[in-house]
Amino acid sequence: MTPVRHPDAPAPGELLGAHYGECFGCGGEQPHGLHLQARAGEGVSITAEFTVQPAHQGAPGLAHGGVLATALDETLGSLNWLLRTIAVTGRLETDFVRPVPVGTTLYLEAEVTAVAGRKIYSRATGRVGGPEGPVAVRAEALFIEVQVDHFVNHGRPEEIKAAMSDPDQIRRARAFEVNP
Ligand SMILES: CCCCCCCC/C=C\CCCCCCCC(=O)SCCNC(=O)CCNC(=O)[C@H](O)C(C)(C)COP(=O)(O)OP(=O)(O)OC[C@H]1O[C@@H](n2cnc3c(N)ncnc32)[C@H](O)[C@@H]1OP(=O)(O)O
Repeated sequence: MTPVRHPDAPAPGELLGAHYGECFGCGGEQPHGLHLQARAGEGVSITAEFTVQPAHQGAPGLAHGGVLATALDETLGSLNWLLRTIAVTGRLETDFVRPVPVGTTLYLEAEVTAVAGRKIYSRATGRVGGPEGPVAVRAEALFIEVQVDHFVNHGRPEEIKAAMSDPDQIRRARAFEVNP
């Protein structure tokens, strides 16, 4: 089925902020994290930027592939905001097209291509040199819709407890539960 942007989705151009402060992909409280900043796009799409830091190296002076996969995964995960659905990555297939040096800003974009029940199909690209620059990485993904219970049941109790006593975190989790 064609994906549908939720009526209460953030407006195109709006900065989304972190879904969790300790998130390795987007959290502001994670010193070596990616600090990826995502914005709502048109339709069910997202743009995001991430600058490769020395802590993200695999080979000397180059980004680790797993870190680049994380950037794609996080951008794809941000599509949740537009569907107003909580979904986790079930499958992530990544193409590494060109090496990405430390200091490079990766310009990412992602879109939902189809939704079938709890399955959300999506794809993403990461470009270098600018939003229209050459593609360095791309991915196709399958996210699966889950309930908040997924995190409460599986997360380590100390972090879950902290998240549940943080009003800002509760507000964010609730925002996702408002489905059409
Ligand atoms: C107060 C606290 C509040 C906290 C909450 C705060 C708000 C948070 C907001 C937003 C969070 C978003 C976070 C984004 C972070 C970035 C994204 C990540 O990195 S996520 C981490 C990595 N991913 C995982 O850890 C998943 C681990 N896997 C699982 O838990 C399960 O496998 C799960 C839930 C994905 C599926 O398990 P099932 O038992 O629910 O469902 P089944 O029946 O197995 O699958 C459903 C359908 O999907 C297909 N499917 C599942 N996995 C597949 C796969 N790998 N490949 C192909 N198909 C797959 C199945 O074949 C099935 O399809 P058919 O309905 O039969 O057509």
